Amino acid sequence: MDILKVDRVCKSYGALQVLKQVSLSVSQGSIFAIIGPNGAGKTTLFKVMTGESPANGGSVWFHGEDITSAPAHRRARAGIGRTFQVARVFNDFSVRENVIAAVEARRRNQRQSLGRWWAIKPDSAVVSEAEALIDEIGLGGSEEVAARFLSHGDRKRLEFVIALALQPRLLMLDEPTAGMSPADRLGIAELIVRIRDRLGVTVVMTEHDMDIVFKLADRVLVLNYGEVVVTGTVEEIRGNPAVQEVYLGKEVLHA
Ligand SMILES: Nc1ncnc2c1ncn2[C@@H]1O[C@H](COP(=O)(O)OP(=O)(O)OP(=O)(O)O)[C@@H](O)[C@H]1O
Repeated sequence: MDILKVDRVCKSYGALQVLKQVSLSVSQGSIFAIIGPNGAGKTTLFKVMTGESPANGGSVWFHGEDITSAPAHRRARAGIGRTFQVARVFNDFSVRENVIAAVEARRRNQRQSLGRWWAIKPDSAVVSEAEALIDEIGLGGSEEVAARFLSHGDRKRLEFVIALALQPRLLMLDEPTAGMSPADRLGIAELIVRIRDRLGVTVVMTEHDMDIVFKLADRVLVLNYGEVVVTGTVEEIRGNPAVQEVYLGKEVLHA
């Protein structure tokens, strides 16, 4: 079953047409990667899917519902979670406090109440849920550490925990390994697979690191000048002459 569908989406900035009739389908439980050279339109496509930037044409569907005109917060509530290239966490809060805040925010949304979470002692169910998530994502032992003191890799892990605390059905990751050491990148790659396998969350990601994409993705969409070159499995993408043309002169596809 397809959890997300993009149908002939177009996007322009003034006279510049950045996305041209882009279509894709993401099946539930899969890891779907969007790749392409600099300026291909990956981030723009990502924003059209998260609702940060509306499309000029075409449609976006989530679980069979047309969400083309839904704002980002409504999409989040429907089950589309995301992380950002620059982590959005409370620096002075500990790991545990950051996650408790996210779990409380979700519960508040579910209750539709306007309670001030920071004024209320979190109940034990919230704390247990937060701690289980922290363990699951590999931050166990760092609960008391203030976010500002985490390594780049652990900060990204914390951001994953915060996104997962909202219980998304689909997690959108914009360049999840950007700026990381090779070891941290590998750790994040393993974590993404773990999130899909253990929590059943579908993943859509943009990524520059081809090793990571080839390791993780069930399907890959190659974008160039705002157009889909091809969508296929890693094997199909690697052997595709049109894709090799896009990356001509770059070694990435021979890895
Ligand atoms: N807000 C904007 N206003 C005008 N042009 C924009 C805007 N955002 C992106 N663009 C242009 O749209 C094109 C696609 O940009 P986009 O950031 O989506 O590409 P990308 O594939 O994510 O690139 P990169 O890999 O370098 O991050 C580029 O030519 C960019 O300059």
